Amino acid sequence: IRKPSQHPYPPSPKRTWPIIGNALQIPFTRPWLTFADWGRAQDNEIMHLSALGQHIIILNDAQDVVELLEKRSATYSDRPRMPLLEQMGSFNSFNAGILPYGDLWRQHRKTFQQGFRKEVVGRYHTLVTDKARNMLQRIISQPEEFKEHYEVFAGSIILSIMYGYEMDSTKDPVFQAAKRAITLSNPEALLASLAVSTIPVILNVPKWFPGGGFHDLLDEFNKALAVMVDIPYNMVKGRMQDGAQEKPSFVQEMLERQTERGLTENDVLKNVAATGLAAGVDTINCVMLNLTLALALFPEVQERARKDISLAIGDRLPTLEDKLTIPYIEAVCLELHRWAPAVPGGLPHASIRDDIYKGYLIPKGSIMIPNIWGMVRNPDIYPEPDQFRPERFLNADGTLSDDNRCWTFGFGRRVCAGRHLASDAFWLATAYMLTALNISDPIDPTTGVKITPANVYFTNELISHPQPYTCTIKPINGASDLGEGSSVNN
Ligand code: HEM
Repeated sequence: IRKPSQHPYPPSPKRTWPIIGNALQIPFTRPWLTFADWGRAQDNEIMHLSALGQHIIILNDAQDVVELLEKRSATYSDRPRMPLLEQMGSFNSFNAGILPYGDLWRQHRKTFQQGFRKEVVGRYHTLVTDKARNMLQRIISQPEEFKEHYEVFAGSIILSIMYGYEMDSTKDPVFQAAKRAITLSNPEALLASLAVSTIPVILNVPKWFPGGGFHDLLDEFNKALAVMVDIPYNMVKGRMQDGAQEKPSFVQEMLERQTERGLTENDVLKNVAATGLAAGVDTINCVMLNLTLALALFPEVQERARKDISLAIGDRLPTLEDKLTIPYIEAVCLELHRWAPAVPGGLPHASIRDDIYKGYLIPKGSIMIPNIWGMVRNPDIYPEPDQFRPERFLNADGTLSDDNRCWTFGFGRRVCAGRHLASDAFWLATAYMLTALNISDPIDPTTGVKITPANVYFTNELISHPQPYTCTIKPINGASDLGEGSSVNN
Protein backbone atom coordinates (compact mmCIF):
# COMPACT_ATOMS: atom_id res chain seq x y z
CA ILE A 1 0.00 0.00 0.00
CA ARG A 2 1.33 3.41 -0.99
CA LYS A 3 1.47 6.23 1.55
CA PRO A 4 -0.79 9.21 0.75
CA SER A 5 2.29 11.27 -0.12
CA GLN A 6 3.15 8.77 -2.88
CA HIS A 7 -0.09 9.38 -4.75
CA PRO A 8 -0.21 12.19 -7.28
CA TYR A 9 -2.66 15.09 -7.06
CA PRO A 10 -5.46 15.00 -9.62
CA PRO A 11 -4.39 16.50 -12.95
CA SER A 12 -4.19 20.25 -13.29
CA PRO A 13 -5.86 21.92 -16.28
CA LYS A 14 -3.06 24.47 -16.54
CA ARG A 15 0.67 24.62 -15.99
CA THR A 16 1.39 24.85 -12.25
CA TRP A 17 4.12 27.37 -11.39
CA PRO A 18 6.44 27.05 -8.40
CA ILE A 19 5.07 28.71 -5.23
CA ILE A 20 2.21 30.65 -6.80
CA GLY A 21 0.84 27.48 -8.39
CA ASN A 22 -2.18 28.37 -10.55
CA ALA A 23 -3.02 31.58 -8.67
CA LEU A 24 -2.80 33.72 -11.79
CA GLN A 25 -4.99 31.42 -13.86
CA ILE A 26 -7.96 31.27 -11.51
CA PRO A 27 -10.77 33.14 -13.25
CA PHE A 28 -12.57 36.01 -11.51
CA THR A 29 -15.48 36.37 -13.87
CA ARG A 30 -18.12 33.67 -13.79
CA PRO A 31 -15.48 31.05 -12.89
CA TRP A 32 -18.01 28.23 -13.32
CA LEU A 33 -17.85 28.74 -17.10
CA THR A 34 -14.07 28.40 -17.25
CA PHE A 35 -14.10 25.45 -14.85
CA ALA A 36 -16.69 23.72 -17.05
CA ASP A 37 -14.58 24.41 -20.18
CA TRP A 38 -11.46 23.07 -18.50
CA GLY A 39 -13.44 20.02 -17.41
CA ARG A 40 -14.70 19.33 -20.91
CA ALA A 41 -11.17 19.54 -22.28
CA GLN A 42 -10.13 16.64 -20.04
CA ASP A 43 -13.20 14.37 -20.04
CA ASN A 44 -14.61 15.99 -16.91
CA GLU A 45 -11.87 14.41 -14.87
CA ILE A 46 -11.51 15.72 -11.32
CA MET A 47 -9.02 18.64 -11.39
CA HIS A 48 -6.46 20.06 -9.01
CA LEU A 49 -5.31 23.66 -8.76
CA SER A 50 -3.03 25.19 -6.21
CA ALA A 51 -2.54 28.75 -5.13
CA LEU A 52 0.25 29.63 -2.71
CA GLY A 53 -0.01 26.24 -1.07
CA GLN A 54 -3.81 26.12 -0.94
CA HIS A 55 -5.16 23.01 -2.70
CA ILE A 56 -8.31 23.45 -4.73
CA ILE A 57 -10.25 20.56 -6.24
CA ILE A 58 -12.74 21.25 -9.04
CA LEU A 59 -15.52 18.72 -9.62
CA ASN A 60 -17.51 18.92 -12.85
CA ASP A 61 -18.88 15.40 -12.85
CA ALA A 62 -21.97 14.48 -10.83
CA GLN A 63 -20.60 11.04 -9.98
CA ASP A 64 -17.46 12.49 -8.41
CA VAL A 65 -19.53 15.02 -6.47
CA VAL A 66 -21.82 12.31 -5.11
CA GLU A 67 -18.93 9.99 -4.29
CA LEU A 68 -16.92 12.63 -2.43
CA LEU A 69 -19.30 15.22 -0.97
CA GLU A 70 -22.12 12.76 -0.24
CA LYS A 71 -20.82 9.22 0.25
CA ARG A 72 -17.66 10.49 1.97
CA SER A 73 -19.40 13.39 3.66
CA ALA A 74 -17.62 12.74 6.98
CA THR A 75 -14.49 14.02 5.23
CA TYR A 76 -15.91 16.75 2.96
CA SER A 77 -18.42 18.76 5.00
CA ASP A 78 -16.21 21.56 6.27
CA ARG A 79 -16.13 25.07 4.77
CA PRO A 80 -13.04 26.97 3.68
CA ARG A 81 -11.84 29.66 6.09
CA MET A 82 -12.82 33.11 4.94
CA PRO A 83 -10.48 35.64 6.55
CA LEU A 84 -12.44 38.71 5.52
CA LEU A 85 -15.78 37.35 6.66
CA GLU A 86 -14.22 36.51 9.99
CA GLN A 87 -13.59 40.22 10.46
CA MET A 88 -17.18 41.00 9.63
CA GLY A 89 -18.57 41.26 13.15
CA SER A 90 -20.70 38.33 14.11
CA PHE A 91 -21.14 37.13 10.55
CA ASN A 92 -19.01 34.08 11.10
CA SER A 93 -21.02 32.73 13.99
CA PHE A 94 -24.34 33.92 12.62
CA ASN A 95 -24.43 32.08 9.34
CA ALA A 96 -24.82 28.30 9.32
CA GLY A 97 -23.73 28.24 5.68
CA ILE A 98 -20.27 29.47 6.64
CA LEU A 99 -19.67 27.84 10.02
CA PRO A 100 -16.89 25.23 10.13
CA TYR A 101 -18.00 21.62 10.38
CA GLY A 102 -18.32 21.10 14.15
CA ASP A 103 -20.59 21.39 17.16
CA LEU A 104 -21.84 24.92 16.62
CA TRP A 105 -22.73 24.16 13.01
CA ARG A 106 -24.50 20.95 14.19
CA GLN A 107 -26.60 22.95 16.66
CA HIS A 108 -27.59 25.38 13.92
CA ARG A 109 -28.42 22.62 11.49
CA LYS A 110 -30.49 20.72 14.08
CA THR A 111 -32.46 23.84 14.93
CA PHE A 112 -33.11 24.45 11.23
CA GLN A 113 -34.28 20.89 10.72
CA GLN A 114 -36.97 21.28 13.36
CA GLY A 115 -38.77 23.81 11.24
CA PHE A 116 -37.73 22.91 7.71
CA ARG A 117 -37.23 19.19 7.21
CA LYS A 118 -39.37 17.47 4.62
CA GLU A 119 -41.90 16.02 7.06
CA VAL A 120 -42.78 19.39 8.61
CA VAL A 121 -42.81 21.96 5.79
CA GLY A 122 -46.40 21.00 4.92
CA ARG A 123 -47.45 23.25 7.79
CA TYR A 124 -46.48 26.27 5.67
CA HIS A 125 -48.65 25.35 2.68
CA THR A 126 -51.46 27.76 3.55
CA LEU A 127 -49.02 30.60 4.13
CA VAL A 128 -47.08 29.90 0.92
CA THR A 129 -50.36 29.70 -1.00
CA ASP A 130 -51.47 33.10 0.35
CA LYS A 131 -48.18 34.70 -0.62
CA ALA A 132 -48.21 33.16 -4.10
CA ARG A 133 -51.79 34.30 -4.67
CA ASN A 134 -50.89 37.78 -3.47
CA MET A 135 -47.93 37.83 -5.88
CA LEU A 136 -50.13 36.78 -8.78
CA GLN A 137 -52.69 39.47 -7.99
CA ARG A 138 -49.93 42.09 -7.87
CA ILE A 139 -48.52 40.92 -11.21
CA ILE A 140 -51.93 41.06 -12.82
CA SER A 141 -52.54 44.61 -11.63
CA GLN A 142 -48.97 45.91 -12.18
CA PRO A 143 -47.20 43.52 -14.57
CA GLU A 144 -44.31 45.90 -15.33
CA GLU A 145 -43.33 45.81 -11.62
CA PHE A 146 -42.85 42.05 -11.63
CA LYS A 147 -39.36 42.25 -10.11
CA GLU A 148 -40.69 44.12 -7.06
CA HIS A 149 -43.45 41.50 -6.69
CA TYR A 150 -40.91 38.65 -6.69
CA GLU A 151 -38.86 40.29 -3.94
CA VAL A 152 -41.97 40.81 -1.84
CA PHE A 153 -42.97 37.19 -2.47
CA ALA A 154 -39.57 35.84 -1.35
CA GLY A 155 -39.13 38.24 1.59
CA SER A 156 -42.66 37.89 2.91
CA ILE A 157 -42.55 34.08 2.91
CA ILE A 158 -39.38 33.96 4.99
CA LEU A 159 -40.21 36.86 7.36
CA SER A 160 -43.68 35.54 7.96
CA ILE A 161 -42.60 31.96 8.63
CA MET A 162 -39.63 32.89 10.78
CA TYR A 163 -41.10 35.78 12.78
CA GLY A 164 -44.77 36.18 11.93
CA TYR A 165 -43.63 39.54 10.49
CA GLU A 166 -45.56 40.86 7.52
CA MET A 167 -44.01 43.03 4.82
CA ASP A 168 -45.79 44.24 1.72
CA SER A 169 -43.18 46.38 0.02
CA THR A 170 -39.47 46.17 -0.67
CA LYS A 171 -39.19 49.46 1.26
CA ASP A 172 -39.88 47.59 4.49
CA PRO A 173 -36.98 48.47 6.89
CA VAL A 174 -36.19 44.90 7.99
CA PHE A 175 -36.22 43.69 4.41
CA GLN A 176 -34.01 46.62 3.37
CA ALA A 177 -31.47 45.84 6.12
CA ALA A 178 -31.38 42.17 5.16
CA LYS A 179 -30.84 43.06 1.53
CA ARG A 180 -28.03 45.46 2.39
CA ALA A 181 -26.27 42.94 4.64
CA ILE A 182 -26.52 40.27 1.97
CA THR A 183 -25.21 42.56 -0.75
CA LEU A 184 -22.28 43.71 1.38
CA SER A 185 -21.22 40.18 2.23
CA ASN A 186 -21.47 38.99 -1.34
CA PRO A 187 -18.04 40.10 -2.66
CA GLU A 188 -16.22 38.06 -0.02
CA ALA A 189 -18.53 35.12 -0.48
CA LEU A 190 -17.87 35.31 -4.19
CA LEU A 191 -14.14 35.43 -3.63
CA ALA A 192 -14.43 32.42 -1.37
CA SER A 193 -16.29 30.59 -4.04
CA LEU A 194 -13.40 31.37 -6.32
CA ALA A 195 -11.29 29.69 -3.70
CA VAL A 196 -8.84 32.55 -3.52
CA SER A 197 -9.77 34.34 -0.34
CA THR A 198 -6.67 32.98 1.33
CA ILE A 199 -4.43 34.69 -1.17
CA PRO A 200 -3.46 38.12 0.17
CA VAL A 201 -2.21 39.39 -3.20
CA ILE A 202 -5.50 38.75 -4.89
CA LEU A 203 -7.48 40.12 -1.97
CA ASN A 204 -6.23 43.57 -2.97
CA VAL A 205 -7.74 43.35 -6.39
CA PRO A 206 -11.45 43.95 -5.88
CA LYS A 207 -12.51 47.57 -6.26
CA TRP A 208 -14.54 47.59 -3.07
CA PHE A 209 -11.47 46.95 -0.95
CA PRO A 210 -9.45 50.20 -1.13
CA GLY A 211 -7.59 50.07 2.18
CA GLY A 212 -9.27 52.31 4.73
CA GLY A 213 -12.62 52.20 2.96
CA PHE A 214 -12.93 48.64 4.06
CA HIS A 215 -13.56 49.70 7.66
CA ASP A 216 -16.47 51.92 6.63
CA LEU A 217 -17.85 48.97 4.77
CA LEU A 218 -17.50 46.80 7.86
CA ASP A 219 -19.33 49.38 9.98
CA GLU A 220 -22.14 49.60 7.51
CA PHE A 221 -22.33 45.85 7.26
CA ASN A 222 -22.47 45.39 11.01
CA LYS A 223 -25.23 47.97 11.37
CA ALA A 224 -27.32 46.31 8.67
CA LEU A 225 -26.64 42.92 10.21
CA ALA A 226 -27.76 44.08 13.66
CA VAL A 227 -31.10 45.27 12.24
CA MET A 228 -31.58 42.08 10.28
CA VAL A 229 -30.63 39.71 13.11
CA ASP A 230 -31.99 41.48 16.20
CA ILE A 231 -35.02 43.56 15.30
CA PRO A 232 -37.45 40.90 14.07
CA TYR A 233 -36.26 38.44 16.73
CA ASN A 234 -36.76 40.95 19.54
CA MET A 235 -40.17 41.76 18.13
CA VAL A 236 -41.24 38.15 18.60
CA LYS A 237 -39.89 38.11 22.14
CA GLY A 238 -41.63 41.40 22.95
CA ARG A 239 -44.95 40.07 21.66
CA MET A 240 -44.56 36.92 23.75
CA GLN A 241 -43.75 38.91 26.88
CA ASP A 242 -46.86 41.07 26.31
CA GLY A 243 -48.89 37.89 25.93
CA ALA A 244 -50.09 39.17 22.56
CA GLN A 245 -52.02 36.61 20.53
CA GLU A 246 -50.05 36.81 17.32
CA LYS A 247 -49.98 34.20 14.64
CA PRO A 248 -47.35 31.56 15.42
CA SER A 249 -43.88 31.68 13.96
CA PHE A 250 -40.83 29.42 13.90
CA VAL A 251 -39.00 31.65 16.40
CA GLN A 252 -41.95 31.80 18.77
CA GLU A 253 -42.47 28.05 18.67
CA MET A 254 -38.80 27.32 19.30
CA LEU A 255 -38.66 29.83 22.17
CA GLU A 256 -41.71 28.18 23.73
CA ARG A 257 -40.07 24.77 23.41
CA GLN A 258 -36.91 26.10 25.06
CA THR A 259 -38.95 27.44 27.98
CA GLU A 260 -40.86 24.15 28.34
CA ARG A 261 -37.59 22.26 28.57
CA GLY A 262 -36.07 24.76 30.96
CA LEU A 263 -33.25 25.63 28.52
CA THR A 264 -31.56 29.00 28.67
CA GLU A 265 -31.75 31.20 25.63
CA ASN A 266 -28.65 31.42 23.44
CA ASP A 267 -27.86 33.02 20.10
CA VAL A 268 -28.37 29.92 17.97
CA LEU A 269 -32.09 30.38 17.30
CA LYS A 270 -31.71 34.09 16.54
CA ASN A 271 -28.90 33.33 14.13
CA VAL A 272 -30.70 30.44 12.46
CA ALA A 273 -33.70 32.66 11.74
CA ALA A 274 -31.45 35.37 10.31
CA THR A 275 -29.57 32.80 8.21
CA GLY A 276 -32.89 31.74 6.71
CA LEU A 277 -33.46 35.33 5.73
CA ALA A 278 -29.97 35.73 4.29
CA ALA A 279 -30.03 32.38 2.47
CA GLY A 280 -33.65 32.29 1.34
CA VAL A 281 -34.69 35.68 0.06
CA ASP A 282 -32.37 36.37 -2.84
CA THR A 283 -32.29 32.73 -3.94
CA ILE A 284 -36.08 32.50 -4.27
CA ASN A 285 -36.15 35.90 -5.94
CA CYS A 286 -33.43 34.80 -8.37
CA VAL A 287 -35.23 31.61 -9.45
CA MET A 288 -38.41 33.62 -10.08
CA LEU A 289 -36.45 35.98 -12.36
CA ASN A 290 -34.87 32.99 -14.11
CA LEU A 291 -38.26 31.33 -14.56
CA THR A 292 -39.84 34.40 -16.11
CA LEU A 293 -36.98 34.83 -18.53
CA ALA A 294 -37.06 31.14 -19.49
CA LEU A 295 -40.81 31.20 -20.10
CA ALA A 296 -40.51 34.37 -22.19
CA LEU A 297 -37.77 32.73 -24.27
CA PHE A 298 -39.56 29.40 -24.70
CA PRO A 299 -43.28 30.04 -25.31
CA GLU A 300 -43.89 26.41 -26.33
CA VAL A 301 -43.30 25.45 -22.68
CA GLN A 302 -46.15 27.74 -21.60
CA GLU A 303 -48.46 26.21 -24.20
CA ARG A 304 -47.78 22.63 -23.17
CA ALA A 305 -48.07 23.49 -19.48
CA ARG A 306 -51.46 25.12 -19.99
CA LYS A 307 -52.71 22.07 -21.86
CA ASP A 308 -51.45 19.66 -19.21
CA ILE A 309 -52.83 21.72 -16.34
CA SER A 310 -56.22 22.11 -17.93
CA LEU A 311 -56.39 18.41 -18.77
CA ALA A 312 -55.42 17.37 -15.25
CA ILE A 313 -57.46 19.74 -13.10
CA GLY A 314 -59.70 21.80 -15.41
CA ASP A 315 -60.11 25.56 -15.13
CA ARG A 316 -58.84 26.38 -11.68
CA LEU A 317 -55.56 27.39 -10.08
CA PRO A 318 -53.43 24.39 -9.06
CA THR A 319 -52.73 23.68 -5.39
CA LEU A 320 -49.73 21.98 -3.82
CA GLU A 321 -51.86 18.84 -3.52
CA ASP A 322 -51.93 18.69 -7.35
CA LYS A 323 -48.16 18.10 -7.58
CA LEU A 324 -48.39 14.46 -8.58
CA THR A 325 -51.27 15.05 -10.98
CA ILE A 326 -49.35 17.54 -13.15
CA PRO A 327 -45.82 16.16 -13.63
CA TYR A 328 -45.08 18.73 -16.32
CA ILE A 329 -44.92 21.51 -13.70
CA GLU A 330 -42.34 19.57 -11.70
CA ALA A 331 -40.43 19.00 -14.94
CA VAL A 332 -40.44 22.77 -15.59
CA CYS A 333 -39.03 23.35 -12.08
CA LEU A 334 -36.31 20.73 -12.56
CA GLU A 335 -35.42 22.11 -15.97
CA LEU A 336 -35.25 25.63 -14.59
CA HIS A 337 -32.79 24.59 -11.88
CA ARG A 338 -30.77 22.83 -14.58
CA TRP A 339 -30.91 25.60 -17.18
CA ALA A 340 -30.16 28.36 -14.66
CA PRO A 341 -28.87 27.05 -11.33
CA ALA A 342 -29.09 29.92 -8.83
CA VAL A 343 -25.64 29.19 -7.39
CA PRO A 344 -23.88 27.94 -10.52
CA GLY A 345 -20.41 27.68 -8.99
CA GLY A 346 -21.75 25.81 -5.95
CA LEU A 347 -20.80 26.70 -2.39
CA PRO A 348 -17.31 25.39 -1.64
CA HIS A 349 -16.83 22.57 0.85
CA ALA A 350 -13.49 21.75 2.51
CA SER A 351 -11.87 18.46 3.49
CA ILE A 352 -10.78 17.64 7.03
CA ARG A 353 -8.36 14.78 6.31
CA ASP A 354 -6.21 13.35 3.51
CA ASP A 355 -8.16 11.13 1.14
CA ILE A 356 -7.32 8.97 -1.86
CA TYR A 357 -9.79 9.01 -4.73
CA LYS A 358 -9.31 7.29 -8.10
CA GLY A 359 -5.66 6.88 -7.12
CA TYR A 360 -5.22 10.63 -6.53
CA LEU A 361 -4.39 12.36 -3.29
CA ILE A 362 -6.85 14.97 -2.08
CA PRO A 363 -4.93 16.62 0.76
CA LYS A 364 -6.49 17.65 4.05
CA GLY A 365 -7.74 21.25 3.94
CA SER A 366 -8.49 21.18 0.21
CA ILE A 367 -11.18 23.56 -1.00
CA MET A 368 -13.72 21.46 -2.91
CA ILE A 369 -15.65 23.26 -5.65
CA PRO A 370 -18.71 21.35 -6.86
CA ASN A 371 -19.18 23.13 -10.17
CA ILE A 372 -22.95 22.86 -10.56
CA TRP A 373 -22.81 24.61 -13.94
CA GLY A 374 -20.42 21.97 -15.28
CA MET A 375 -22.79 19.24 -14.11
CA VAL A 376 -26.06 20.66 -15.44
CA ARG A 377 -24.67 21.97 -18.71
CA ASN A 378 -22.85 18.78 -19.69
CA PRO A 379 -23.99 18.10 -23.29
CA ASP A 380 -23.35 14.35 -22.96
CA ILE A 381 -26.06 14.16 -20.32
CA TYR A 382 -28.27 17.07 -21.39
CA PRO A 383 -27.96 17.46 -25.19
CA GLU A 384 -28.22 21.10 -26.39
CA PRO A 385 -27.95 22.25 -22.79
CA ASP A 386 -28.84 25.89 -23.46
CA GLN A 387 -32.29 24.86 -24.69
CA PHE A 388 -35.07 24.84 -22.08
CA ARG A 389 -36.81 21.47 -22.42
CA PRO A 390 -38.77 20.17 -19.42
CA GLU A 391 -39.34 16.97 -21.41
CA ARG A 392 -35.80 15.94 -20.42
CA PHE A 393 -37.25 14.95 -17.07
CA LEU A 394 -40.28 13.07 -18.40
CA ASN A 395 -40.88 9.58 -19.73
CA ALA A 396 -42.63 9.20 -23.08
CA ASP A 397 -45.95 8.73 -21.25
CA GLY A 398 -45.59 12.10 -19.49
CA THR A 399 -44.68 10.72 -16.05
CA LEU A 400 -41.56 11.99 -14.27
CA SER A 401 -38.45 10.02 -15.20
CA ASP A 402 -36.11 8.50 -12.61
CA ASP A 403 -33.39 10.96 -13.57
CA ASN A 404 -34.83 13.76 -11.50
CA ARG A 405 -32.09 14.57 -9.04
CA CYS A 406 -31.90 18.33 -8.66
CA TRP A 407 -28.34 19.58 -8.13
CA THR A 408 -29.15 23.19 -7.45
CA PHE A 409 -29.45 22.84 -3.66
CA GLY A 410 -25.97 21.46 -3.11
CA PHE A 411 -24.65 18.32 -1.52
CA GLY A 412 -24.26 15.96 1.38
CA ARG A 413 -24.43 17.18 4.96
CA ARG A 414 -24.21 20.82 3.80
CA VAL A 415 -27.12 20.50 1.37
CA CYS A 416 -29.48 23.49 1.48
CA ALA A 417 -31.43 23.41 4.73
CA GLY A 418 -34.36 25.32 3.19
CA ARG A 419 -34.75 23.24 0.04
CA HIS A 420 -38.14 21.69 0.86
CA LEU A 421 -39.70 25.06 1.62
CA ALA A 422 -38.02 26.64 -1.43
CA SER A 423 -39.23 23.80 -3.68
CA ASP A 424 -42.83 24.11 -2.48
CA ALA A 425 -42.84 27.89 -2.87
CA PHE A 426 -41.29 27.68 -6.29
CA TRP A 427 -43.56 24.89 -7.52
CA LEU A 428 -46.66 26.83 -6.56
CA ALA A 429 -45.40 30.11 -8.03
CA THR A 430 -44.53 28.28 -11.27
CA ALA A 431 -47.94 26.62 -11.39
CA TYR A 432 -49.71 29.96 -10.89
CA MET A 433 -47.61 31.75 -13.50
CA LEU A 434 -48.19 29.01 -16.05
CA THR A 435 -51.92 28.85 -15.41
CA ALA A 436 -52.73 32.53 -15.25
CA LEU A 437 -50.16 34.48 -17.27
CA ASN A 438 -48.72 34.75 -20.72
CA ILE A 439 -45.12 35.91 -20.80
CA SER A 440 -43.32 37.11 -23.92
CA ASP A 441 -40.82 39.49 -25.55
CA PRO A 442 -37.74 39.48 -23.33
CA ILE A 443 -35.77 42.63 -24.13
CA ASP A 444 -32.43 43.95 -22.93
CA PRO A 445 -33.44 47.42 -21.63
CA THR A 446 -30.04 49.02 -22.25
CA THR A 447 -29.71 48.03 -25.90
CA GLY A 448 -33.35 47.43 -26.78
CA VAL A 449 -32.25 44.16 -28.37
CA LYS A 450 -34.41 41.06 -28.08
CA ILE A 451 -32.90 38.43 -25.79
CA THR A 452 -32.61 34.98 -27.38
CA PRO A 453 -31.48 31.61 -26.00
CA ALA A 454 -28.15 32.25 -27.74
CA ASN A 455 -27.39 35.63 -26.14
CA VAL A 456 -28.83 35.16 -22.65
CA TYR A 457 -26.36 35.51 -19.77
CA PHE A 458 -26.26 35.26 -16.00
CA THR A 459 -24.38 37.68 -13.75
CA ASN A 460 -21.04 37.26 -12.00
CA GLU A 461 -22.37 36.82 -8.45
CA LEU A 462 -22.46 33.95 -6.00
CA ILE A 463 -26.23 33.92 -6.51
CA SER A 464 -26.10 34.51 -10.24
CA HIS A 465 -29.07 36.46 -11.60
CA PRO A 466 -30.27 36.70 -15.16
CA GLN A 467 -29.12 39.79 -17.03
CA PRO A 468 -31.46 42.79 -16.64
CA TYR A 469 -34.48 42.35 -18.88
CA THR A 470 -38.02 43.55 -19.46
CA CYS A 471 -40.83 41.40 -20.80
CA THR A 472 -44.55 41.52 -21.50
CA ILE A 473 -46.79 39.78 -18.98
CA LYS A 474 -50.51 39.49 -19.68
CA PRO A 475 -53.19 37.67 -17.72
CA ILE A 476 -54.84 34.85 -19.58
CA ASN A 477 -58.58 35.35 -20.11
CA GLY A 478 -60.44 35.02 -16.83
CA ALA A 479 -57.36 35.05 -14.62
CA SER A 480 -58.03 38.47 -13.12
CA ASP A 481 -60.58 37.01 -10.69
CA LEU A 482 -58.57 34.80 -8.38
CA GLY A 483 -61.03 34.10 -5.60
CA GLU A 484 -61.38 30.59 -4.17
CA GLY A 485 -62.42 28.17 -6.86
CA SER A 486 -61.87 30.80 -9.54
CA SER A 487 -61.70 29.52 -13.07
CA VAL A 488 -59.15 30.29 -15.72
CA ASN A 489 -60.03 29.87 -19.38
CA ASN A 490 -57.25 29.14 -21.80
C1 HEM B 1 -34.30 28.24 -4.70
C2 HEM B 1 -33.83 28.63 -3.55
C3 HEM B 1 -32.53 28.15 -2.95
C4 HEM B 1 -31.38 27.68 -3.55
C5 HEM B 1 -31.13 27.50 -5.04
C6 HEM B 1 -30.45 27.36 -2.49
C7 HEM B 1 -29.17 26.85 -2.71
C8 HEM B 1 -28.29 26.51 -1.71
C9 HEM B 1 -26.97 25.96 -1.93
C10 HEM B 1 -26.34 25.64 -3.30
C11 HEM B 1 -26.39 25.77 -0.72
C12 HEM B 1 -25.00 25.21 -0.45
C13 HEM B 1 -25.05 23.69 -0.35
C14 HEM B 1 -23.69 23.06 -0.27
O1 HEM B 1 -22.83 23.55 0.45
O2 HEM B 1 -23.44 22.04 -0.96
C15 HEM B 1 -27.34 26.20 0.28
C16 HEM B 1 -27.11 26.18 1.64
C17 HEM B 1 -28.02 26.64 2.57
N1 HEM B 1 -29.31 27.08 2.34
FE1 HEM B 1 -30.21 27.28 0.55
N2 HEM B 1 -31.02 27.65 -1.29
C18 HEM B 1 -32.29 28.14 -1.51
C19 HEM B 1 -33.21 28.53 -0.57
C20 HEM B 1 -33.03 28.49 0.79
C21 HEM B 1 -34.01 28.83 1.78
C22 HEM B 1 -35.44 29.29 1.48
C23 HEM B 1 -33.43 28.68 3.01
C24 HEM B 1 -33.99 28.88 4.39
C25 HEM B 1 -35.22 29.03 4.72
C26 HEM B 1 -32.07 28.21 2.78
C27 HEM B 1 -31.15 27.90 3.76
C28 HEM B 1 -29.88 27.40 3.55
C29 HEM B 1 -28.92 27.15 4.62
C30 HEM B 1 -29.13 27.36 6.12
C31 HEM B 1 -27.75 26.68 4.00
C32 HEM B 1 -26.43 26.30 4.68
C33 HEM B 1 -26.35 24.81 4.89
C34 HEM B 1 -25.08 24.38 5.59
O3 HEM B 1 -23.99 24.90 5.32
O4 HEM B 1 -25.18 23.47 6.44
N3 HEM B 1 -31.87 28.10 1.42
N4 HEM B 1 -28.50 26.63 -0.35
